[in-house]
Amino acid sequence: MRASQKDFENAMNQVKLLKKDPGNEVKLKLYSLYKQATEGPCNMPKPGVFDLINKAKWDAWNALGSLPKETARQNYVDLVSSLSSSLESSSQVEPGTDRKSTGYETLMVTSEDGITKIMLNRPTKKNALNVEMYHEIMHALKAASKDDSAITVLTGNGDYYSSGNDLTNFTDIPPGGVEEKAKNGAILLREFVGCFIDFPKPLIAVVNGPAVGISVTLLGLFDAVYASDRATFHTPFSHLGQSPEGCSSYTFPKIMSPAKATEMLVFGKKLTAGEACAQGLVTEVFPDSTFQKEVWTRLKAFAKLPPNAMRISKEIIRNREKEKLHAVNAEECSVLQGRWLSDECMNAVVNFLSRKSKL
Ligand SMILES: CCCCCC/C=C/C(=O)SCCNC(=O)CCNC(=O)[C@H](O)C(C)(C)COP(=O)(O)OP(=O)(O)OC[C@H]1O[C@@H](n2cnc3c(N)ncnc32)[C@H](O)[C@@H]1OP(=O)(O)O
Repeated sequence: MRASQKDFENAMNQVKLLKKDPGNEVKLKLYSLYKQATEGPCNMPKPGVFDLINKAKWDAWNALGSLPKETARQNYVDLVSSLSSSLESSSQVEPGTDRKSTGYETLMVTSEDGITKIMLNRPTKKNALNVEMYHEIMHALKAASKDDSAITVLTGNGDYYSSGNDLTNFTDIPPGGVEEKAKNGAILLREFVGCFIDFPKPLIAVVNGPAVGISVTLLGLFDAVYASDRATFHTPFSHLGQSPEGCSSYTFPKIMSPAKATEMLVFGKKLTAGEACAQGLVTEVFPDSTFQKEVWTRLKAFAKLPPNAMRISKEIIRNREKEKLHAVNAEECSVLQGRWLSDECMNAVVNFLSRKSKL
């Protein structure tokens, strides 16, 4: 999985050969990953507000924070690989290889060495989940459940795993008003969480940095969670006037005790990776400097195990809970639908969007 310097150079050459313009957003991503991979974190002075192009470039690079050079190199190679298959003819994918990528807007999805990797790919927005990303994750999970990989991994691009629900999701009000918006949100959320409950293969979270909101609650539905020691776990639902989702109202008290779950889900206590591990939410924590290397070595070994045996063992561990989890999911979504219409929630969203508050 680790990209060598040679892979990186090949990817740089491949970019020059792309026949179609991949668009400004992708070009900014390529630029920022290239700078991070070759020079490390951005320490250039921020360009002035009227220097639009250089400011956009600076913002994209700066958003990668302290992402290690090797990870940036890997992400650059993955991005170019996904562009090559989505923008060039499909005949460029060599027959007989098991690597594939797809033209997602908000994800990078690759399949190699028996592992399908779904990478949240909005690093400049800290991988916040917008509506498109919810749909693309569901699509990628459904595809991964049927492909020939043995295990599936969810991870984030950039310095965050994910900042949770994109708060601008609340701004696009349909003709039916906020009630219709809340109803549609609850339907989408229920379907989204349902895909995690029903996912048939081992599902592993590689938590590369801070995780917020729904990206944390879902972890209770994963089969293993590996975290960098830079990761934090934060579910500030009360601060946002909201309530728990992702089945966390059921999984968290079981995993960590009702009192510890209350500290997180009701009082919004942010856990370090070490604390999350001690409480059973995280399987193992690795130093950030060796995180990617150690985790991917381990995952590659897991992916060599007989896939049917792994699938059946997961089924027997998880199946008797499935019905309960679907019921919890439905209840949580219905409660949240009401919360989204509350003044508490609306004020919290307005405060964030008007830059008055941050977590
Ligand atoms: C179908 C609906 C289902 C809903 C399910 C219910 C889910 C609930 C949740 O997930 S609750 C959690 C929601 N998340 C938040 O409240 C996080 C909000 N973000 C922050 O507080 C901060 O951005 C931060 C602490 C995550 C990071 O701070 P910092 O390092 O200072 O970075 P910036 O704030 O400058 O962020 C960079 C850039 O990203 C945008 N951004 C970050 N998070 C979100 C977000 N959750 N939604 C929308 N946008 C986000 C931020 O605005 C900046 O954008 P800009 O550069 O200004 O364009």
